[in-house]
Order: sequence, then structure tokens, then C-alpha cells
Amino acid sequence: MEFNNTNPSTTRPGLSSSDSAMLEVLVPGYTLISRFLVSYLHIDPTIYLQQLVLLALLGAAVRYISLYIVDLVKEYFVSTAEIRLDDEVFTYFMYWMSRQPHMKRTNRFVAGVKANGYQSEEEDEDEDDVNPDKSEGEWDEPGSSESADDFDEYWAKVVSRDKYKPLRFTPSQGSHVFWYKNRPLMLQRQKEDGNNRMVLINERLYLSCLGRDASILRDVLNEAQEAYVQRDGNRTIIYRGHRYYSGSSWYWNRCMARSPRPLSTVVLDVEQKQDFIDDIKEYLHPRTRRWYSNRGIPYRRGYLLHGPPGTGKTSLCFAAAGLLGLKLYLLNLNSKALDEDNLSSLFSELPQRCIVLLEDIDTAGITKSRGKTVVTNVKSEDETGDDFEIEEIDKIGAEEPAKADGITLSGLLNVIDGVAASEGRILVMTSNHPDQLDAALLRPGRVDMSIEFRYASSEAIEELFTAIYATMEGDSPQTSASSRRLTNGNAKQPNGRTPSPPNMKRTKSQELNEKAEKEHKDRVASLQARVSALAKQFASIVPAAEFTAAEIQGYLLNHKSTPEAAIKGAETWVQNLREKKKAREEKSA
Ligand SMILES: Nc1ncnc2c1ncn2[C@@H]1O[C@H](COP(=O)(O)OP(=O)(O)OP(=O)(O)O)[C@@H](O)[C@H]1O
Repeated sequence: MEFNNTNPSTTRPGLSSSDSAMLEVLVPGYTLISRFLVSYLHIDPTIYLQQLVLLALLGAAVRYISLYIVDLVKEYFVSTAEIRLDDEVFTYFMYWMSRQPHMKRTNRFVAGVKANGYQSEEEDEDEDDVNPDKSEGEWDEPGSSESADDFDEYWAKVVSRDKYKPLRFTPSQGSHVFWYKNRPLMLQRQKEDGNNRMVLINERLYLSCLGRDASILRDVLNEAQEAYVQRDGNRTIIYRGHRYYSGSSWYWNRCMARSPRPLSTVVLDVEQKQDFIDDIKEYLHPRTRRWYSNRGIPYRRGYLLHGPPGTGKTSLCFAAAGLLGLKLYLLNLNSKALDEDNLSSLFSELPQRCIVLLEDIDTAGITKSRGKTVVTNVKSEDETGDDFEIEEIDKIGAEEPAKADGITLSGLLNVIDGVAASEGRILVMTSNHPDQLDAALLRPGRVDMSIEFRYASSEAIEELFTAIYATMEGDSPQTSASSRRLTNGNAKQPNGRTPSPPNMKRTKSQELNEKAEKEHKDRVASLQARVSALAKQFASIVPAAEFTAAEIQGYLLNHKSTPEAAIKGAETWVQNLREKKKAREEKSA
């Protein structure tokens, strides 16, 4: 065959220029390819056009049918669980997955120092506490902090450990098949296209198993949650209001898990402390919920902890959360990016039982009275027509302009107890200047109990001193080791051997144990007596009702292991602090 005409569209009479154009659309580059074939290989592709089109159609049909079959199989023979990034299950599952044997074998993984790649740094740094056994076993070797040499050895270990953050391996994008309870499961990690920020938000996990019975998927997710909860133990989980990027919506980010603070370590009038805890307990009791619901009263409780900075407001809230095993949700109302919608959506995502802590609300710019603009909002948004609000708003009038950014007072009030406000949560607000707060914020229903924190009284000073210098269980490894030994007759002896079984020898070891126990008790009692005598002496030097607990604690911490030195220097410290405070006052006046 010979073709002199290099224009393929004219080689065959049946192929018009519009046909060529269409082919160009269907097969981009068709004109160029066909020119090349005709000129150099002397092959006219239009001859095979029919076959090519048939082949393409066949390919498309096969693809369509196979996709249809896959969809059919997926629908009728596969069960799938979808896990979203903005849900805690994502974190549970990634944590669990990073500990599965599959992650040691797979060749496609995301390597990182965070379990799910999205945890905040704080949570990550907290990882040592997560595994208390490890930190105790590895670092609190007997005698570890008793001498400078021991410290150097311990510190060298810490420094070398800190250089290597534990790596975590989680499944990468795409599909992964792994075995769970002898059944194959498929995990698909998918991102949606878009700009980088959106990709982060739109990430999804799909966990699938064969068969219509999805119980195995529930088992996996329950196990993942269990593993995560086990890891938390009795620690207090802290969430913080957070957003991914400027303009995105807010969510509660799990940022920390801390060992609970014993209530006894918060120095406050015992009655006040107990009233606070009893009130929360009473509120959480199921009968109270019923009582509220039967009377149509919104089931909410609010507290205001007020007093000078460093007097223990946050500490009390944290201790209460630990004591009652409640999660703590922290929110900073100072953020200009936080508006009423975001605040309201954050509140609507709160679990049924939790403590929400709004710290230093007087600094959040919402202390001013509600202005006229705000009044209109309140009326239109709160359809209950709350008489109290309307009366009060009328009284306050339009004194202040509405706030341009961030949360307004009316916005906060709506979220706290508007018609759409969440129920069940405990709201704790702290303030250094309660007198500057709007009366509307403090009215019953929003604040049901106020606790005033004052400068340390003489008793409080004594208590703070005792708390610092009294020996506590677990203060030193020897104490805990010896107490363990005291309480365990079968504990290993110093030579590493386990004591002999019950016989004459065991009776002797029991006797030794009892003697050691008595000696230990005597030692503790005499130490306590000494510390309480010193505490009295300290309290007689430091004036009552002048300094905060934080200031006193800060001073005592400088003499952590030398109570006598603390007493000796107390007078000078008092003088210096007085002068500093005076200078600060003069400067601010
Ligand atoms: N009453 C107290 N009992 C025990 N420790 C206290 C007390 N008050 C303060 N502290 C100690 O002082 C530090 C600061 O306390 P905390 O944050 O609870 O004070 P605060 O009143 O919430 O302060 P701010 O108003 O600045 O938020 C903590 O280390 C805490 O242990």
C-alpha cells in the first residue's frame, strides 16, 4: 500500500473532517498519532477504527460491569464501618492499629511520633505518663535521686531517651488487609482531593469485613476503645476548644491526660470544698435528673470560683474532675475567632456528663453590660421569652457598644442556658474580678453556687507547709519499695530469692516484718510531729490573709528539702514580696 497524502482525514472518503475532530476528542492526540502512522509506518489507523471503537466499548463495558459487581458484592457481601477524622474513634482506632502485628509487616505505613498524626504536641509529650510502669521501672531505680552521681546517671538516661521519640507506624493511604480473630479485614484510608487543609479535614477510614454480619467490626472498634481507655487509667482527660485552621469550625481536641489531683492537696476551707463536691454529686445523681425533668427545669448546673490569681480555683476544678472521673473541657473565651455559632456548636458536642471550665471570664471582654443590639438578638433567638432577661436588659439599657470580634455577653448567655443549650454538663467559670461581671451572668440557673477563694489564712499556710514537707507514699522509691515489702510477706529478699514456704523460717520473717513495720510507723509519726511543729512556726512568721497559696507554694518549693531554711528565710521573703507588690501597685496606679 502506498499513501502519498499525509492528511489522514482525507485518506478515506468515509472519514470526514468532523469525524476526525470527534476522534480527536475521544482519543486526544489522534491526528498526530495517525499522521505519524501514515507517514512513517504506512498504516492507516482508520481501517482499524471499527475494531478500535469496539475494543474501547468492550473495555468500558467490562469496567462498568466489574464496578457494578464490586458494588453489588460490597452491598450484599461486605460490611463496612466508616470512621471520621473529627471523631474520637479515629484516635482510638489509629492507636490500636499502631500496636497491631500487621503494622510490623506492612510495607506501606505512615511513620510518625504521634499515634494518629493529628494529636497535639501536649498529648504526645504526655506519653511518659501514659506508661507509668515504664517510667518508674526504668528511671526510678532505688537510690536514683539520692546523690549527685545517681542524678547524673539518671539524667544521662533521660537525655538519651528523649533524643529518641518512640516511632509510631500507622496505615498509609490506600487499602490494607489484616487479620483479626482469624478473619481478614480491610482498612481503607482515604483522603479527598482539594487544598491541603481540606485534605486533612476530609480524611476517612473504612473498615470492612466479608459478610453481612458486622459484629467483628464492632468488636475491633470496641477493643480499640478499650485499649485507649485502659491506657488512660484513672487519669483526668482534658479537652480544649480548637480549630484546624483560620476559618474552620471548632471542635474539642483531646490535648492531655493527667494524673488526678487529690482533693486533699487543694488548700481550702474543708466545708467549702465538701459543699462543692457534695453539690456536684447531688447534681449528678439520677434522681436529680428526674427531678429536673419532671419539673421542666433545664438540667444544668453552674459554678463561679472567684478570688485573686493563684488561690486554687483551677486546682479545685481539676481535683473535682479527677475525684468524680469527669472529663474536663477547657475553653478560652478570649479568642477573637470564637463566635457565638462556634461556641454553641462546641457546647452541643459536649458529652452528657463533664465539666466545662471557662477560665478568667472577666478578661474575655464580656464583662460589659449587654447593649441594645444584643438585646434584639436575645429576644429573637430565645423564643422562651424569658421575662427575667427582658426585664434586666431593659434595666441595663444600651450602655456599651456591641463587641466586634469574639464572644459577646449575650452570646455566652444564650449558649449557657438558651433554649438550644446543652444539658447535663457542669459549667465552672473562674474570675479574678467577680464584681466586674454582669449580673445576668451570675443569676441562678447560670451560676448556682459561688465559692470565694481568699489569701491564705494561718491554717492554710500551715497546711501548705505540711503538704510540701510531709513524706508521702511514693515520694521516694525506697519508701514505696519498703512499704511493698512490708505488706508482702512473700516478697523477694535482697539477695533475689523468694522466702521459703510456710515453716519456722516464715514465722521468723513475719516477726521481722512486724518489727520493720513498727519502726517505719514510728519514723513516720516522729517526722509528722516535726513537720507540724515547723509548720506552726512558719505560719507564725508569714502573715495571714496577705499572700496567695501559689506565692507561698512557690517560696517553699525553693527550699523543697530544707524546711528549716524555709523558716529562716521566711521573714526576708515576706518583706521582699511586700515591697514588690507595693512597687507593682504604684506602677499600675
Ligand atoms: N488553695 C490551694 N491549694 C493548693 N495549691 C494551690 C492553691 N492555690 C494555688 N495553689 C497552687 O498554685 C498554683 C496555681 O493555682 P491555680 O491555677 O489553681 O490558681 P487559680 O486561682 O486558678 O489562678 P488564676 O486565677 O491565675 O487562674 C498551682 O500550682 C497550685 O498547686
